[in-house]
Amino acid sequence: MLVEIGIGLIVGSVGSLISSLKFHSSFDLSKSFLSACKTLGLTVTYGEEIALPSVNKTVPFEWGTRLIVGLPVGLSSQKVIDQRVPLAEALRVDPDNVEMRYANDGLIVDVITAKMPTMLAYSVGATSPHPYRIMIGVNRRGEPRYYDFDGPFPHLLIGGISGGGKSVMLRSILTTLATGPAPDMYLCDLKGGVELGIFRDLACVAGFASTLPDVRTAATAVESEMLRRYAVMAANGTQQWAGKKTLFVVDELADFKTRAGDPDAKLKNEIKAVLTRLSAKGRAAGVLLVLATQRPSADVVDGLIKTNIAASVCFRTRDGVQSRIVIDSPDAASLPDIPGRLIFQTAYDETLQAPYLSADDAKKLIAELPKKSKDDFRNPEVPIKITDVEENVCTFKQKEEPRHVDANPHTSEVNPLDGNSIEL
Ligand SMILES: Nc1ncnc2c1ncn2[C@@H]1O[C@H](COP(=O)(O)OP(=O)(O)OP(=O)(O)O)[C@@H](O)[C@H]1O
Repeated sequence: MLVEIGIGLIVGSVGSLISSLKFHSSFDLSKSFLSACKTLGLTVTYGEEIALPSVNKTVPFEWGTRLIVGLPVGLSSQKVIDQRVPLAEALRVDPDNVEMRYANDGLIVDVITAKMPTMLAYSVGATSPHPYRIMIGVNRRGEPRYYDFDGPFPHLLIGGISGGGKSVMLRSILTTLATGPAPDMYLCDLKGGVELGIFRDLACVAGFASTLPDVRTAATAVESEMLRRYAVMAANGTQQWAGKKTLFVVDELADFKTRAGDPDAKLKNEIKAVLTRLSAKGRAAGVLLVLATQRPSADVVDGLIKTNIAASVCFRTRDGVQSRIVIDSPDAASLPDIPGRLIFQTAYDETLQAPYLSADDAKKLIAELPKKSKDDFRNPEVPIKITDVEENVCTFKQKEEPRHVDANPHTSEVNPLDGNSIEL
């Protein structure tokens, strides 16, 4: 089975480039860097004396070379960082391969000569103690980067042109979560289940929507669940939902874009309104969104939703405008045409190569997971269910009913209203 994280691949690609480090010997890099600083006026004048930055240390790494640069008083690190492009040219490397940041011991200048892998195998790894952590990819140094659904950046926006790798990313997110903590998942795939259909029968998939009315039903069900959780939290004086999480996934956000004379406009606007509320209030209640789109534009990625989503994965975009919608910078438009290459934005932006997981391998990985019982299909009129879950026993509900509010979020009690056990 497809496993190991492709460390071999990373190491291989790094190793194959070690020879290029010879070209960028530490001495040459320091000398070239300082001479470029001088030419670019990155100096400070004290009377008749001109003070230059100094390279205090050069540290070789597998991925390239790190320069630790001391700056004269009066020269800010930001001023040097702003000259990244001409400095990179002076160092004869692509500007993307020069990373600079301020640190306590000076300005850190990383000159990266290792190439990113173009293919990285998906790995099934134990993610404990971070069961909600998803590997988004590896950076230029071969370091893995993760998104944690349990972390500080609520909700995830995924954008980029067709063929960039959005579906593969969704597949690996869902596979990781389904084989891990198995939150209640609501999947919206209006392409008739082509992309997300392989997950449809899993017991953890509480709702699968392939039409607009189904999406509205699913979104409304999740919102009701969110409000119920807020009521429980208020009763308990807690501010964070401690129970099972709920994941709401939209494969194509542009499906809710309205056009002039659109007969579905009302429905779509209702869906967008619920999504906005979920994005604003969902996190504390353990309701998490993954919203994907091939067509990022201002009318697709609604401003309010965007404001509430602090983490983005952006594959190559058609232009800088699309890129700005997802990551607030034009950079994704100039990503190379390599499937799986992306910019991951949380507190800062980083270019990564995503792991690849084929549909066949995903099917193998989820094959042994619990499936819905036959009873779950008894009423095709009601495609969406709310899970009042204990051990994945699910109940269909056509409309929201009053709920029992448990005073203790850490126990399961019998709900006197419907006789089901509510796990909190
Ligand atoms: N991380 C990856 N590493 C290597 N190749 C990838 C990766 N992701 C995607 N690909 C390749 O690109 C192809 C398209 O990927 P994917 O279906 O995810 O694109 P998409 O952005 O969802 O576009 P569409 O919606 O048109 O399918 C895949 O079939 C695969 O060959």
